[in-house]
Amino acid sequence: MSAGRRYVAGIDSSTQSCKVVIIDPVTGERLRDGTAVHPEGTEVHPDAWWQALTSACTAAGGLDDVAAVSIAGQQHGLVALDADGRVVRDALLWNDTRSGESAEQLVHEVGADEYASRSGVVPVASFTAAKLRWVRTHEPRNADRIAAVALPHDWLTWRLLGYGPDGSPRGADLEALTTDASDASGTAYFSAFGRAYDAELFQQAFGRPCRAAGSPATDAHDVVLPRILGPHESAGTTPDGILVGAGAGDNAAAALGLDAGPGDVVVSIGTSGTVFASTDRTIQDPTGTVAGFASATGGHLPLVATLNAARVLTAASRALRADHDEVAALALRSVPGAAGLTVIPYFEGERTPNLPDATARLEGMTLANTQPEHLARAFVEGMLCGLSDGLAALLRLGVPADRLMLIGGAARNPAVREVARHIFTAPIDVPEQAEYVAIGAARQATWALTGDLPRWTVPTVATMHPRPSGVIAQYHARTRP
Ligand SMILES: Nc1ncnc2c1ncn2[C@@H]1O[C@H](COP(=O)(O)OP(=O)(O)O)[C@@H](O)[C@H]1O
Ligand SMILES: O=C(CO)[C@@H](O)[C@H](O)COP(=O)(O)O
Repeated sequence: MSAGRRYVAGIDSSTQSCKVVIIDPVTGERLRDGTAVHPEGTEVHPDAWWQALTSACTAAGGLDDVAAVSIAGQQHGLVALDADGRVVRDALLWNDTRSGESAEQLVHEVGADEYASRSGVVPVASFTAAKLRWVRTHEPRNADRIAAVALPHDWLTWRLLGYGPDGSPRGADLEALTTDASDASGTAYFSAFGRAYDAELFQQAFGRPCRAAGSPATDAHDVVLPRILGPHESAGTTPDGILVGAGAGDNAAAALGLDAGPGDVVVSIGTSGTVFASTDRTIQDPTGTVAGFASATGGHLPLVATLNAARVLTAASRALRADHDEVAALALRSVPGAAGLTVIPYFEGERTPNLPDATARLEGMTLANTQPEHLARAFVEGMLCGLSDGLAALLRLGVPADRLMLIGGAARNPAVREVARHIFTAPIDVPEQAEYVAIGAARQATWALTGDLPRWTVPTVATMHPRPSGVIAQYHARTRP
């Protein structure tokens, strides 16, 4: 490491924004950070992520003193490139549900058991394979132009390395695309067990053969997929000489940032709600509730994701004409069960349960309970009950939950923390508020740089003990047939 470049950087290119942290790799001290927003919507031109990434790096004081960097990103999004490295169409994001029917077709053609045993997942609208099938069916001219398929973090890593179309320093070399197992395992054409692409599952989804970047072409119609790097392998260096790590899916990076160990279950409440654990055990769930993703450390990351999380509270703010703090204060004045009100929070359709076309509902209204405080409470409870069902699914598969670690933007909310005690069945630790995805990426960058995974402390600022009440039973009575 040169004297001028002493630090590492981690980048989280998430759904709503890009966040950068600059860290001292020896002490783990967070020195600087920066953020920049992403556009709204479920299809986004990747250039907007690149612009946000460069703005966030500038806001963090630049990378002149950085020796290594890794990018973690929102998972599953389809970045389709033509032979000249140009983006074929706006990226379809993980929360774009138009591919619900395509996912159903794939499960019908291949079988849920077969999918679970080969790829560790059963396709839903979110997964890349379903998006590829959608493009093949609905946009055949775009499909014909596709020469390479990448995920958001793969494409950003490629850009950071100096690749890209039209005058990029290193040209548009598709053979230089890289990814890691944690993100590749969210495509539904990758074997999280064999750590390689499943070419048959890709062909089934897209109707064309594929190959990993850098491997010999076998067919003129091959689609290039990013080369899979090991957890501490490097993707190369930027034109300025900064080492670039493999990167990861955002949830796998959060597990790395939190140093989640056996018995820890992470509950992340960002745009998505996710419940996941880092384990050596292989998980296969043919019901599709739990996705058997790979972790960023060579193991597994069983995960349940909901589409409706922090933005449920944004909807509450809009409905009640109150900011987050006011909604929290209202919710805390109500009682467990919101006096009988239930919000079933499928505002953007839902992924778990698999209801891509669903809408949200408010149930149990009486003259007595139609009060702002009960309404606020019902929004918080509905959002957390979806995640609690995710935890139950992990427990059913034998994943231990000695403690929960509550992170993500909405974990800041005091009502979320308090209501969580009435819904979850395990003790809940709230780590210090920080960007754990970006920290995990920085930890990975250090690993690539030094060969050692550093130990950085993660302070806990609050521990809540569960106080189970009838909230979840009321929710189930209204969500289960
Ligand atoms: N105090 C709060 N109460 C509720 N939601 C919050 C609060 N602070 C931030 N958020 C929400 O958290 C979300 C951003 O969280 P984050 O984990 O950064 O999401 P993502 O990684 O998906 O972009 C936004 O939807 C924002 O409105
Ligand atoms: O789809 C998933 C996980 O399977 C999501 O977790 C995305 O990875 C988006 O994450 P956020 O931007 O909400 O953090």
